[in-house]
Amino acid sequence: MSGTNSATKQPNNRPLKESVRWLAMESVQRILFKEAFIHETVSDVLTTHSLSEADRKLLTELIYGTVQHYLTIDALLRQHVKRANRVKKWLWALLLVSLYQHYYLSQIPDYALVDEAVRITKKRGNQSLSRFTNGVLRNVLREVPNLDALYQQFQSLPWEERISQQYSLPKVWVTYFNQRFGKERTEKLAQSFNQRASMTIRISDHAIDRETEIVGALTAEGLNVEASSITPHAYQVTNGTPVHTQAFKNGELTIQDASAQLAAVALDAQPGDKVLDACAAPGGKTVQLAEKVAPNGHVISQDIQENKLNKINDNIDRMNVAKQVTVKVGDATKLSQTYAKETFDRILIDAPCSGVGLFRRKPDTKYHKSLQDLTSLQAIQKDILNDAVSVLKPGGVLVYSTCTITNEENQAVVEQLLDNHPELMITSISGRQQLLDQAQTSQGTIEILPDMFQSDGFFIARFEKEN
Ligand SMILES: C[S@@+](CC[C@H](N)C(=O)[O-])C[C@H]1O[C@@H](n2cnc3c(N)ncnc32)[C@H](O)[C@@H]1O
Repeated sequence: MSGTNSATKQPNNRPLKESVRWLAMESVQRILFKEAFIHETVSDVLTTHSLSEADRKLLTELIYGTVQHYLTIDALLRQHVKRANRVKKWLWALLLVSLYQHYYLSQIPDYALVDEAVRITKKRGNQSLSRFTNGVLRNVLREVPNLDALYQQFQSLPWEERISQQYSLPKVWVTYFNQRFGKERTEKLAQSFNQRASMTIRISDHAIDRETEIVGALTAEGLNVEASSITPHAYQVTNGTPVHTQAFKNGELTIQDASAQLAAVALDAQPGDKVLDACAAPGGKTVQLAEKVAPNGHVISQDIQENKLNKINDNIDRMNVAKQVTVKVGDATKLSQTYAKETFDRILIDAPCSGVGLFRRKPDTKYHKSLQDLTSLQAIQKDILNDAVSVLKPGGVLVYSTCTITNEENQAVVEQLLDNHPELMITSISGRQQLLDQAQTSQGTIEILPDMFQSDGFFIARFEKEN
């Protein structure tokens, strides 16, 4: 009898099918085995179920943590399950979620996590499967009591295999990073993808004269904030929820990763400029640019996906910059057909990319991106850039940025652009010394690796067009 049977109810009286672990199991199954996006899945499950604040936090933690450490826990499980590929996907997801709790969340006692996994298996499957769950979990926990014991087992593996399993990074990426950066950096990168992504806020240009006051108010409202080491007017939030603060409601701050903020900083838009943000949704950088060109300048904010334009509109409205911006659908590979020659003082191409620099923030992408994606993305990036040059005024500035750290999408794209357009010149990006020391490349571009500053992996190239 579903719902009314006391054996299927949680201690807090929630039906088992509404419990945090059940919802985590279903979400993890969808993300890992049906290629659902993690941020959409989490957002869906949180909006369609009524959960307490503590349960929302735990559910988010279970989903992100299990996906982040998937290959590590999967390798462990496979050592203890004979025909692993024959186990139903929902059950595998449940075992992954259960073991994540033991190895990575210390506050949940083993008996509780085994007991709940057994009850869920009985309800979702049957009695005999629940004995399987009980047996597997007890065996694993007995034989491999902690992560140190597991890592010990990985020591005997070839290096690439060890890094892949220990840090849950597919071997194809371990090999790729090793070829690009060498072993030491690859291990640091792999490790950094397992940290929880940081949250950074940016104080609006319109409010920076009150920055100290705003930061004080955030602290008084319970947030812990630390000034970013690489980006001005940016603060990393180490505790608390910025969207609930008065400054957020007033449009005095926005949430934006520290690396991502630097792309608009590099464009250095001036009051009165006419700026094109060619790949703009959801509009984080449009807002930054609109603040810079005020009061007489203008930003054309376009994206190829019409259904994303409402996000840009929401952002410019909340941040009080709507009158500086025109939002429209547009294909950035067709800029010369859309705008007159030499229309813009500055152009930002924040291009569609593989998002490898965001493996920490969106851990599902580690498993779903392939090296083939790089070639097709590079073709689009080249098309966009080559076409953009004609609509840039002489003396104008073009910034190309990506949230990836692959040579194919970054340095190689820049090289071909310079080859095709002798009228373009790479110009240096001004910034804090720490940023330049660690992230400036020999090409004169900036490539931030995710292990450098606890911010997203990001690439920025700045060009000026001959006058
Ligand atoms: C990295 S995101 C942009 C993030 C945005 N600049 C921000 O700061 O919020 C890349 C965007 O490019 C858009 N896009 C992809 N192909 C495009 C094209 N051919 N023309 C215009 N936009 C495109 C995608 O829809 C996506 O919203």
